[in-house]
Amino acid sequence: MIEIDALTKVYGDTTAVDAVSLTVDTATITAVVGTSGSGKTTLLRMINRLVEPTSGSVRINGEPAGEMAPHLLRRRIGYAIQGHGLFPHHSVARNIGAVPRLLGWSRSDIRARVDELLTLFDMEPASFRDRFPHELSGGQQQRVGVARALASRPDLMLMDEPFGALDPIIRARAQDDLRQIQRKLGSTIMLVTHDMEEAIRLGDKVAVMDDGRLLQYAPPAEIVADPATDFVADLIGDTERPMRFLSLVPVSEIVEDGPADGTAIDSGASLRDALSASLWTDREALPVTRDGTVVGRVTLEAIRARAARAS
Ligand SMILES: Nc1ncnc2c1ncn2[C@@H]1O[C@H](COP(=O)(O)OP(=O)(O)OP(=O)(O)O)[C@@H](O)[C@H]1O
Repeated sequence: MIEIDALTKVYGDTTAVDAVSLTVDTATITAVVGTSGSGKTTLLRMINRLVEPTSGSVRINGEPAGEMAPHLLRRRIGYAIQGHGLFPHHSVARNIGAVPRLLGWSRSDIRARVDELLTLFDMEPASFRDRFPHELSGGQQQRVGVARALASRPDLMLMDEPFGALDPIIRARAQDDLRQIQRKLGSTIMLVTHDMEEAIRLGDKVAVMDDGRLLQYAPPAEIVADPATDFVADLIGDTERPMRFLSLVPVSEIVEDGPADGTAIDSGASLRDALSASLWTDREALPVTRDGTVVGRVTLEAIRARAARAS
């Protein structure tokens, strides 16, 4: 858990971060989103003390970060940045093993961990372990960057635009991978992005920043349905709001009794998926299944009503 209390950074006459307070719960992802210059990176870097706060405090699992030696703090916290930041003259294995080596892990433990992470990221260890960063695609470099941040099984990860350099398809894939890995490992992640879509996809909670201040800190569905200010609403985008909202609500919320034909949709799928399937197959209602058994139906009318209730 990260507890941030009135954290502030002043540079000359610029207040880069202005009394931000928020708590990132254990085993969740908080996505910090905002326009350029809003203070996201400064906020993140104050947590691992790459930037020293002007005032305010950070506690990591109850311990004041200000009282820990910065180099020890940084070994404990995974850090992944845009453009991956890999050492160009070190192999993939050496890059991923950097922090475990500093922590004094044995060679065999490091090797096992490297192979485990490469496998997790769908990169065959035998083929990738000994390559150098320039022998990888941009997407693979980025994944190695994230693997490196995860290598020592940090309870905490800070990620600054980790997928910023990726094209949209690989980016969506990388986001899904991160989500799965985070769920599996139970990591606590704070991630910075300028992309609201990414924040909504990845965040258990989304923190919206503008001009150094925290405007809203809430689960994505709440941010989309009930933006705290006009600025937050603008970031979401008017035309996108209904679809974003529907992508956050599961079909299970509006299952009803009644007939429906054709291919079924799972109750855990989103209303956006249900809407898309209805439009694509020209059906007013779709059967809904849970664990393979039909439990009811979802109708276009109910999807419309649910969207209207949120608007
Ligand atoms: N070392 C520094 N010295 C002076 N001003 C700084 C310094 N670092 C950041 N700032 C200023 O603090 C403000 C916040 O910067 P920060 O990099 O945290 O924003 P950001 O939201 O991460 O932006 P971006 O998305 O463009 O990376 C900006 O006005 C920036 O110019």
